[in-house]
Amino acid sequence: MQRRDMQSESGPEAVAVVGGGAWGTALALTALRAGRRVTLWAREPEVVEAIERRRENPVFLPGVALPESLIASDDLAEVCARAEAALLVVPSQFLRAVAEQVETVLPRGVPAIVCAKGIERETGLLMTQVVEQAMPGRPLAVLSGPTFAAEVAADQPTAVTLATAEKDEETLATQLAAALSTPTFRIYVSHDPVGVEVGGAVKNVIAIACGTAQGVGFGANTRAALITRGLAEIKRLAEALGGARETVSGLAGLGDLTLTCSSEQSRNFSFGLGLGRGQTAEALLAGRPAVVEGVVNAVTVTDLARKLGVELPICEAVRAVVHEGQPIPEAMAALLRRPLTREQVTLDSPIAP
Ligand SMILES: NC(=O)C1=CN([C@@H]2O[C@H](COP(=O)(O)OP(=O)(O)OC[C@H]3O[C@@H](n4cnc5c(N)ncnc54)[C@H](O)[C@@H]3O)[C@@H](O)[C@H]2O)C=CC1
Ligand SMILES: O=C(CO)COP(=O)(O)O
Repeated sequence: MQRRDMQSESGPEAVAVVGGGAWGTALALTALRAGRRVTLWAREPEVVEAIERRRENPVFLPGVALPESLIASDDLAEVCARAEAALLVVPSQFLRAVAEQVETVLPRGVPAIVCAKGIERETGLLMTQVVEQAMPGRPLAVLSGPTFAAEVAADQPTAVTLATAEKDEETLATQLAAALSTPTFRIYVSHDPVGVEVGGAVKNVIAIACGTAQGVGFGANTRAALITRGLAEIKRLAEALGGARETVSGLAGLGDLTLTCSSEQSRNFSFGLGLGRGQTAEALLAGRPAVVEGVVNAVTVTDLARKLGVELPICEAVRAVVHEGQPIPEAMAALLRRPLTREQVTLDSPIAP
């Protein structure tokens, strides 16, 4: 593909961020830094009030100063009325309901950018497929990659992937990338939303496995094995769904997997860590406002893989431990007992500079 001058494309000036959790708040801050006018919808009136009065989101992103220019509201119609792009940043299992509401108030033709990571439980659909149904005919993109909200909010150098659903949406992808990029938030464009989304959904489950392994006392060897074999699981599922394995080697696959599997900043990794140290899933989840996507997605990704005849042994082990009460040592022993096999590592096609 020929390189294009992304800065020359004119994109949306006004951006609605739908979802006032940690990631929505950090993305709103990023869009402001990129020079956009930003409105943020938060479900919780106390979040809206804290942003408006104290310039902070103490519930989901404490300690980050938010500028006066960020307008927050719990009125979705008000937030979306003048938007020229909408970022959808609610947890995966709530995305459909929220997207259906957004569809009623977002002006026609305005693109939606999916920023949630997961697969819908009832339907087995990827997030962009859910939004295609909830917001039919909308221009659509997905943004994903290795991005801890707190580090993005702190303006630390970060790179992500933005993929458009249609191959002919080159202009949309480049416009959105240009509109949301900053000197520290670097957006690469892709045309494989399936590969991008499968990476984001499955990596959270593998991160639970890595945290659990560390929690029971295993070290770097075990983590490296889980990351590498976890990547193989992402590639198999992505390919079965029509995605490209090359995408899985990128920021939204390998990049996000590496990040989430090696840091206690990750909610999924730290949930696994707690499990490995003997706490129950219920106790770890009780009373926390933040989402741990890998918990529900251990079920969604394995349900989908079973339907497609794709083997995801690490994700199955996480599902068995978290949802079916299998003791961790048994789940680990079952993984290690699997028949020895050839390591199938095919080379990706050459990557453009
Ligand atoms: N936090 C992070 O560093 C990153 C998160 N993401 C993804 O972004 C998505 C949103 O996550 P966060 O912003 O981190 O959330 P969070 O864990 O900070 O906050 C929970 C969010 O869930 C919303 N929520 C709770 N119940 C709801 C309901 N019934 N209907 C609609 N929304 C409801 C809350 O309003 C809040 O926005 C997730 O899919 C996550 O995987 C992606 C990249 C980075
Ligand atoms: O998606 C994320 C980083 O890219 C956030 O991961 P956690 O939800 O595990 O904190």
